[in-house]
Amino acid sequence: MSSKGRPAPSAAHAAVVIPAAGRGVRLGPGAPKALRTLGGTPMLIHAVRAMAASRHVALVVVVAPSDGVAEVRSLLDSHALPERTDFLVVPGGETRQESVRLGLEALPAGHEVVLVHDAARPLVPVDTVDAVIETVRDGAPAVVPALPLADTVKEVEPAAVDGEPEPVVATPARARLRAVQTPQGFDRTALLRAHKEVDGEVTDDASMVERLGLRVVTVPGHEEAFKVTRPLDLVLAEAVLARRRRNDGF
Ligand SMILES: Nc1ccn([C@@H]2O[C@H](COP(=O)(O)OP(=O)(O)OP(=O)(O)O)[C@@H](O)[C@H]2O)c(=O)n1
Ligand SMILES: C[C@](O)(CO)[C@H](O)COP(=O)(O)O
Repeated sequence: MSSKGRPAPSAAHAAVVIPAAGRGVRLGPGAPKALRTLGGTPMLIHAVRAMAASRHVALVVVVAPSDGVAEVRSLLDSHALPERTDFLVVPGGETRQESVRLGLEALPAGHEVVLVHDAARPLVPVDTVDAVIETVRDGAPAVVPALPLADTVKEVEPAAVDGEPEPVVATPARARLRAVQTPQGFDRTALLRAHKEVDGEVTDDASMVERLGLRVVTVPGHEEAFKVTRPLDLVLAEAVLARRRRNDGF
């Protein structure tokens, strides 16, 4: 039985780890980013609802700032969330990678499909979540939502001092590049192995699975799944949310 007294979900049901322990330095001074509001509701609650909107998701593990576990637990208790989903809250670490690992350690047995989703991507549509889960269920060890780029990308020799001109060393063919989002979806065994065996700094979980030599594939991402990183992203997120609310008539 699940903690809510329902029959335990089958292994085919997905669990989601939401790292939400970052400070949000690039967003500017204020509360930890995941706790800042969007349309009056904490960004984390939007992200949790976006995951729990999928009927395939049975468990969400929120990785909270280490001094904010009780606050996050009480936020989850005080906002309406789907009954069919269970929630756990654990303290996070110093880096995103460490926070994800701590979330994975809290996963109970079962849940052969595991998603990792940034709290900082509060507006991802449920169709994207479902596409990721279905592609893992179809046998891909790792799946990332991805979009083509609008800008040309240059590889540079990073300057020793900020603001100094940086020599360009290459221009990768844009048609072969993709910007990747979350939720990223995984076969549980592959993800746990990646977090155990792969060392060094990485910026997403799928790249850890790549380093094991396993297959990582993309599904179409969504422009509303953008990451709230800088102040302008918050302006865009408020506008997207206001448009959704107008369209939904509330
Ligand atoms: N030690 C950390 C750092 C980041 N994250 C989470 O990882 C996601 C993506 O990170 P990012 O957008 O970079 O968030 P911050 O680290 O908060 O942002 P910044 O780098 O601007 O401080 C966010 O949901 C963030 O809360 C985390 O759980 N633990
Ligand atoms: C995981 C991620 O969202 C994929 O695009 C991104 O790499 C996170 O980067 P951040 O600097 O930790 O926000």
